[in-house]
Amino acid sequence: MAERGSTGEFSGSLTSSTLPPPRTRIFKIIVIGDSGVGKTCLTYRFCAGKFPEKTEATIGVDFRERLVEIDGENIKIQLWDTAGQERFRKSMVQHYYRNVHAVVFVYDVTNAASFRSLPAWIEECKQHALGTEVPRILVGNKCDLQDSIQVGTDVAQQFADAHSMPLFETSAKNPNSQGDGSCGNSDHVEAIFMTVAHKLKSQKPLVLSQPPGGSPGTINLSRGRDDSGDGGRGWGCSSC
Ligand SMILES: Nc1nc2c(ncn2[C@@H]2O[C@H](COP(=O)(O)OP(=O)(O)OP(=O)(O)O)[C@@H](O)[C@H]2O)c(=O)[nH]1
Ligand SMILES: [Mg+2]
Repeated sequence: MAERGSTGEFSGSLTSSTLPPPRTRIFKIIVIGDSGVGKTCLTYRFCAGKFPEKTEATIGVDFRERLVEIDGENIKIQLWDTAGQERFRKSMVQHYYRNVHAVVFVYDVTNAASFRSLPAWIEECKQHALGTEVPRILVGNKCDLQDSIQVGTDVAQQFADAHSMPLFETSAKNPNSQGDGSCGNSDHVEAIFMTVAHKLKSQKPLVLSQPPGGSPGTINLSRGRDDSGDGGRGWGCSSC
């Protein structure tokens, strides 16, 4: 973490030593979808760099964070790994949606029911007054299980188009496999979350910013401009 800069007297033009220290912007991204689709594995993969050996159903929410640098700016990607099971969500739901910057909807490509649940998850977002400026993406997980696919790319792409979301198909378990044919066309988990972060950075949405070394008590709220001119809907990704 960078040190706080000198607060020496102002004398003439601003230099790097007199400018306030850069702030780390925090992007809050919630990951939602049915139980068992792999939300915990995807978020763990991105933040810890590997597939977890064992997972249990998430209760309430788990937080995972990763610091990344985009165009020279420090960004903290804060992933909210939510519970898919209704009984583990109830008391937490309003916290998920507060000040959220982006939503990742996850289904399991080997489980058609998890795909059919997506409208209900979209409806939940609507009920929590999520604005259209909040970017959303659709992720089909478990692409490594090629022999068990129940949700084809075409139908998923149609759904994504109908809801103005980019679609990514991936595997939290085996996102880089090419040699045996499995996951040959899948997106890397890394690329998915980084695409969201790039989008948020260019969009400059409502941002929680934290000075270097700052405590939770120093978090500020500010709203930047949307420079994209598309109300936050445009995506510079390969899948759309
Ligand atoms: N083959 C394969 N299995 C996966 C993948 N991602 C997750 N799994 C498995 O799917 C099961 C459920 O994964 P979780 O990440 O715990 O699912 P979840 O969506 O967090 O479930 P809840 O916390 O109950 O909402 C686990 O047994 C994982 O090992 C994947 O990409 N490929
Ligand atoms: Mg989980």
